[in-house]
Amino acid sequence: MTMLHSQPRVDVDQVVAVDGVSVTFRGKRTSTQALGEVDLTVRRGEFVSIVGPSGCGKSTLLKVVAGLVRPTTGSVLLHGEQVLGPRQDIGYVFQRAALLDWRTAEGNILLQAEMRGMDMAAARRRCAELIEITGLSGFERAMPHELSGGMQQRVSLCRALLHEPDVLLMDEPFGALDALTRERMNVELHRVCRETGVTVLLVTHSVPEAVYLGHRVLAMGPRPGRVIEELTVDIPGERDYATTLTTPEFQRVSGRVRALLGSPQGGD
Ligand SMILES: Nc1ncnc2c1ncn2[C@@H]1O[C@H](COP(=O)(O)OP(=O)(O)OP(=O)(O)O)[C@@H](O)[C@H]1O
Repeated sequence: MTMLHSQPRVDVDQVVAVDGVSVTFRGKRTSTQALGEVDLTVRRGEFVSIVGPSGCGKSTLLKVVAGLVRPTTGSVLLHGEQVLGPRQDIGYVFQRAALLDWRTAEGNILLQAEMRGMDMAAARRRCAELIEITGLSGFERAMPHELSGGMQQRVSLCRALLHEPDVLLMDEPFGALDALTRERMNVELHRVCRETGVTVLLVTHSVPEAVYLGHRVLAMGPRPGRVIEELTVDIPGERDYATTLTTPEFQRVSGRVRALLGSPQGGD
């Protein structure tokens, strides 16, 4: 007897599947529902932006996907495998670059390899490649205090990509940068994602950032956050920054996201 017909069909391009996930943090006296019920699937190479009011559970959602927080209900699958603890096949970029002050840019990037016990020769090659892609050439030996905020964030992006993760989770990575540097970083991130084909979940408070970078934008409601609307950004893959921002599609999606978040139409 063959079992072939009874096997579930696995969508190999489905990298992340969040199914009925909610999170309640229980303290000794208090209990906070941080995240309402969220369902989400992300396909290989997709860039999904997540926006929502402060405290609605965006970071919590990323932490659940990373296996850093256990969902109270529901489950998360990465490549069809349930996430039960911290995962090796993801990269994480936080708002602060969190670099070690006493290590060079290169030393900070290679930390990832040391922590994971990667082959150091291969890690060095990959590190050189990423330094080139992110425009850090010439700063390999610079110490963190010698780098601008944008450069520090690029180092942290290289560190997150060193082990060639399938999924990159980014939690407001450019929130601490000035507006112009942030735009530049958006353009660079867009290019890096196209070049590496990495699948990305980005949490951001910036509407232009969410729409410029995202293939899809998920808008969440106030805590406990649920996805209140999912918008597809119908703009071709290769996006020139200035041109993209003037397209009717960019303006349509941005306007809708702003309306959902209750922010003024012209604001950021
Ligand atoms: N470890 C924790 N223990 C208890 N409560 C927590 C914990 N982590 C987060 N929370 C609470 O869960 C809610 C959601 O927090 P979270 O950081 O996920 O929101 P967020 O949408 O990322 O917010 P922001 O946009 O301000 O960064 C908040 O009320 C927060 O206080």
